[in-house]
Amino acid sequence: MRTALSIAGSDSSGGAGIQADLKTMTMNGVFAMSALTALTAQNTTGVTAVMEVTPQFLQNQIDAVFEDIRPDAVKIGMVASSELIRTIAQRLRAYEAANIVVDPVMAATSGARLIKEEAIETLKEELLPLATVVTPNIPEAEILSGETIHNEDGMVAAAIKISEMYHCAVLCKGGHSVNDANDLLYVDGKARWFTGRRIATSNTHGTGCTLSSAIASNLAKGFDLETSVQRAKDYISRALSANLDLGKGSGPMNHAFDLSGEFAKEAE
Ligand SMILES: Nc1ncnc2c1ncn2[C@@H]1O[C@H](COP(=O)(O)OP(=O)(O)OP(=O)(O)O)[C@@H](O)[C@H]1O
Ligand SMILES: Cc1ncc(COP(=O)(O)O)c(N)n1
Repeated sequence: MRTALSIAGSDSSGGAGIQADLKTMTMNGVFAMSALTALTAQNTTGVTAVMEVTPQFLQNQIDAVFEDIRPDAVKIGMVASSELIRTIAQRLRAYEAANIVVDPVMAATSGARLIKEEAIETLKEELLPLATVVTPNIPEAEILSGETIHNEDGMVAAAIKISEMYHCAVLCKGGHSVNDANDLLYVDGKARWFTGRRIATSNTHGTGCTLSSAIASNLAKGFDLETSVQRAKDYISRALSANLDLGKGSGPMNHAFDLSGEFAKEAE
């Protein structure tokens, strides 16, 4: 069985963070492992407290995983501080980890900040150059590129700039666009759109975490990047359409929609 590691924060309400990652990886047919960067006290309405782990404890978790069950892919989510970002980069370089998906988490859907301002520069310098693909939403792509995005041409321009600055593929997600939920992948000098009908729901807590984990799972199974993004896009669209409605705020997705195991299929 192929394996994937999520390096991310815990969401006590189960919709985003490590909990979304483990559910997504399992449904996508890979063995899911985790290294926690922080605990958050969080629900569908907001984040009330954050407790970071120490850099040493994060290193211990990553080492414990790599020295025993080497992950075929790694997904990185919420990492709040420069010290933790440096620890991750250093360990992933030491293990020559492959198939690294970086979701540059900056805020929760509810608006709470999940990265310290000064750590954004460290994320750019240390993690993006290691990424097979980085998956910013529109506000994150604006911060990473330094460009304002007004439309789909702006998404392409920002993705090209990020890709050229940090030498990684970029998936600029259109969940925050006013139009359809179209995501733009820029890889090897080519732009490709992954189109998606906008689903009328406010229950989008954890969409970013889910999409990046689904991409990592499919890379772990041996699919190429474009196929992995398409399969992840299909997965998120189906999970959003399953119409779970939990909590008083922006609710989580239902990952148990695929009982036939269609998404768990391996590459031929
Ligand atoms: N209402 C929607 N209908 C269909 N697809 C959506 C919708 N909202 C988000 N998506 C899709 O979900 C994925 C995550 O995109 P989004 O831009 O929402 O990421 P994010 O902002 O990191 O996540 P979050 O909103 O949880 O913070 C993308 O593939 C996006 O197109
Ligand atoms: C621990 C943790 N990690 C990430 C997110 C962002 O998730 P989303 O933007 O999908 O709500 C979150 N809310 N909590």
